[in-house]
Formats: sequence, C-alpha cells, structure tokens
Amino acid sequence: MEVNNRIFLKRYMLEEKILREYENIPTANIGDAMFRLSNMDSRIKLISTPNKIVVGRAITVKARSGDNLMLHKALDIGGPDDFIVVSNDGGSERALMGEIMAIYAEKVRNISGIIIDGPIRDVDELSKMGMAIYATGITPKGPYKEGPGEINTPITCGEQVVLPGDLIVADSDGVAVIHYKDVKQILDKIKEFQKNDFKKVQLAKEGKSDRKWVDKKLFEKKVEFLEKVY
Ligand SMILES: O=C([O-])CC(=O)C(=O)O
Repeated sequence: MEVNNRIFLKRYMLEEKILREYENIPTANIGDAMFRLSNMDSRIKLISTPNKIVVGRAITVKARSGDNLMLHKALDIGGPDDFIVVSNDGGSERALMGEIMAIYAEKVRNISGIIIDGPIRDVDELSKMGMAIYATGITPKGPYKEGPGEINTPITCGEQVVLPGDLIVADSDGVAVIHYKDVKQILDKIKEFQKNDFKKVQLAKEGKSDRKWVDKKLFEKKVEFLEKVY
C-alpha cells in the first residue's frame, strides 16, 4: 500500500437518524459537554452563510501543503450528509478551493459542508453559499494539483483529530467533532447539558444569573482581596 498516496473508498457510516438528532445542538454545547476538548480551534472560520447547524459524516482529506488534487477527488466521492475535512500539512499560502469547486460541491454533489485547514479564494461567491464552508483565511494564490495525499485516513484539522466517518457538527461559532464510536452513547449527556444551558440563558435574560460560584471558586483558589489602591 502506498502510504500517503492512497484513497480508501469505504468508511464507517453513521445512521441518518442519529445525524438528525444533532441538528439542533450548538457546537458550544457539544464542546462543553465533552470537557471542552472537542471543538476545532478559532483559526477555522465560517466563510459561507448556511444560517443553521449543519451535520455530516467526515470524509477526510490529507493534502500536501497548497495542493488540492485529493480535495478535487473527495468532491467526486462526497454527497448529502457528508462533510469533507481537509488537513493541509500546515499550509497557509495557497487557496485549496475557489468558486468552481464550491459550486460543483454544492449544486452537483449536494455535499453538506467542507472544512479546510488552510485558505480559500473567490470569497465574494463562497460567502453567499448555503453549503457550510470553513477555512483559515483568504488568498488569491492558487493551489497545485500534483498530490500526493490521502482520502479517508486519520487527519488533524483545527487541532482536532478526525477519523473517516466521524460526526461533524458546524454552526456560526465553529466546528465540533465526535468520534463515530462515541456519537450514540454521548447524545443524552449532551442533550441534558443543552437543557441546563438553556435554563441558564433564560435566567441571565431575567437578570437572575447565579453568581455565587465565582467567589466560591476564588476562595478555593486562595485569592487575596486587598482593600487598598495598587
Ligand atoms: O484551482 C482550483 O482548483 C480551485 C479554484 O480556483 C476554483 O475552484 O475556482
């Protein structure tokens, strides 16, 4: 097998029913319920305007820095309820996707979303699209198309490990990643967390936030309070 120059055509496929369950859960709630360790970092920014929470099963792409040959192929493999997630070997200099690819992905393939750990171009067009598109930046500099690379092998994107078939949940705040093996068993905990968070938001709006925990924590941390000017 040609390691780093291969395409796996199969991956674990989460059931559609479980995907729909996650469509109403914000990425912040998912991250918080998972000990705040499962969100992509702030370099990964929303470029388009889906105006909703978008979920999908990951198709992973391991691209050479600034090279989009494998991403082009992933667009041919992906479809509805798929999220293409691209690692880019640290590249920040070349756009891995522009409007021609994005229009094909959205209109022909009906792909739910694309996350690139690197820049895009043609931002005026991409920013109006309903497909979820995330990237680290914008540049007019175009990509190479030589490979090597991989499709559907483990990658990192936005400082998160992503395996082929993992659940991707994406909204205006950013992206959450849940390993496919954990998706079912963690759902109840996440929903419970979401319910509590909703209650806290309501209390905040009514000016009734519980602030007692702040002083309690400061006391535990032995913080000194000084009745004088610094
Ligand atoms: O050159 C490419 O592969 C990307 C591009 O500009 C486009 O999709 O419009």
